[in-house]
Amino acid sequence: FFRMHRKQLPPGPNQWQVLSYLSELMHKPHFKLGNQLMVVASSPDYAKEFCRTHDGIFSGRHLPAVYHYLQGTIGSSIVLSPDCGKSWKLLRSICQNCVFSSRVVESSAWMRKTKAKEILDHLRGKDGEVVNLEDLMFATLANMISSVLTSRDLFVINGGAAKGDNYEVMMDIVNEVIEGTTAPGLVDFLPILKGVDFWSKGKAKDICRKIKLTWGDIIQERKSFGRENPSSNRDFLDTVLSDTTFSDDQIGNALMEILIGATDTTTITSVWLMVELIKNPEMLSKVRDEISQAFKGDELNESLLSNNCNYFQACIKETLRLHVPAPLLVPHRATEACKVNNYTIPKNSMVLVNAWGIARDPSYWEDAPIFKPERFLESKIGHRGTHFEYLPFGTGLRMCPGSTVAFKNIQILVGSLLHYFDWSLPNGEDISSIDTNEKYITTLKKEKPLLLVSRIREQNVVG
Ligand code: HEM
Repeated sequence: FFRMHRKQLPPGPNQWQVLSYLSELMHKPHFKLGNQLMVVASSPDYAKEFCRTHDGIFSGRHLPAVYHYLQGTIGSSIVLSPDCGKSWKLLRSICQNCVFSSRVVESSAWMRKTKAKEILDHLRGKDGEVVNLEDLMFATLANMISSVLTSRDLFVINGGAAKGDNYEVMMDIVNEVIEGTTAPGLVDFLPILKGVDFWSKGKAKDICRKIKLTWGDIIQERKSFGRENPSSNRDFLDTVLSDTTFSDDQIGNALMEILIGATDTTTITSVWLMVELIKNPEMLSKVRDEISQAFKGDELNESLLSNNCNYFQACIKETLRLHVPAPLLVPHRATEACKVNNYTIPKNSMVLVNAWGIARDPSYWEDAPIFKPERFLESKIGHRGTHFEYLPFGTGLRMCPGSTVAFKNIQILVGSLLHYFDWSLPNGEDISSIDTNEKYITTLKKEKPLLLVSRIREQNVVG
């Protein structure tokens, strides 16, 4: 059956996607995976029903089995908080004040500029060489987030990580935590296996160690010595440390979760934005013309990038349509039984919103499989969760709170890379042959790393 329908599956099918498509093929909006009832919302109307109309009921999450063994997980999660209870509200409001508010976003513009400059300086020393641009962008975007959270970098872009480990070691640690915490295991669907679930216990132990390796010293240093610059605003770390209800394990866990949620998705979008633009020289040239008008003196100006570069903004939106980083959002949970249209959805059902399928549905999108940024110039469709045919950040109570931060980080990073460098494939390969296969775990990313040759654009050497 899988083989028969393979053609109708999206690229890189995995267990979620195959099953969500099967449910569609069988004209059923639900199916069972082990003991777990799964419901799939594959149209804008159903997405609206689950995430807006019955928002309060479908705003739960299933905590993967591995989390039950992670010390201090309970009460330290936003993304995977099982419901929108007290600890979720507290952490979301701390994040709102310290990460997402327009005051923080505006006051951290200098930081984003500094991080963008670091990757540019690094690349200037690699003129004509092959670079793993994906890893470099990941490190830069991770530093942008860790700077807002803890006023500290996790990666030193020129090799060697902030705490003496080398760059690759830190990258591996973060990537292993991403895989360990996001991919569901068998026991998530067959709770009967709980008693013999040594696998989750072992995995949790390893993740705990890695979270401590990443954040332990940063937390201890702050506890011992306070902030480096006491006159600066309190960051996320200050705020959670001053709230005595959080243990160090919980703080490490919360930091890791936000870092992952923010960095994985923005890296995926930056990678595809680069790929789509370097594949399309005409679009690239339009974007570059706009970016060159967004300078104040020698510096790329963030508000000019946001307000005057409409075509570039449309390219980011179109990238998020064609390459939805979280194709099924983060699975929702019915916190109680609920009637949706003619279906009764039992308590604890898992609800998958097929944002990927909706964003490619020809009933809502003309030339759906084609990268066409112009469509966003002429339309009012936005990413704030009010247009249900376009939900890269979800909608409703559990909607992503980081969309503004995401746009700011992506535009300064990719804008700078395109302005100061020309990009080509290694060994003089034709750019149209660039590999565009995808792989899916819980986020959908480019299958192979983005390896490119960077060349300084002589007309734009200052920066
Ligand atoms: C292109 C970038 C991004 C995309 C596509 C994205 C997408 C998403 C999606 C689909 C969800 C789940 C929505 C749902 O289940 O209904 C989510 C949740 C979340 N995102 Fe993002 N995100 C991005 C960037 C960021 C950034 C930069 C941050 C932080 C600075 C962030 C923080 C969060 C948090 C904390 C949640 C959990 C919300 C909750 O469960 O209450 N995201 N994101």
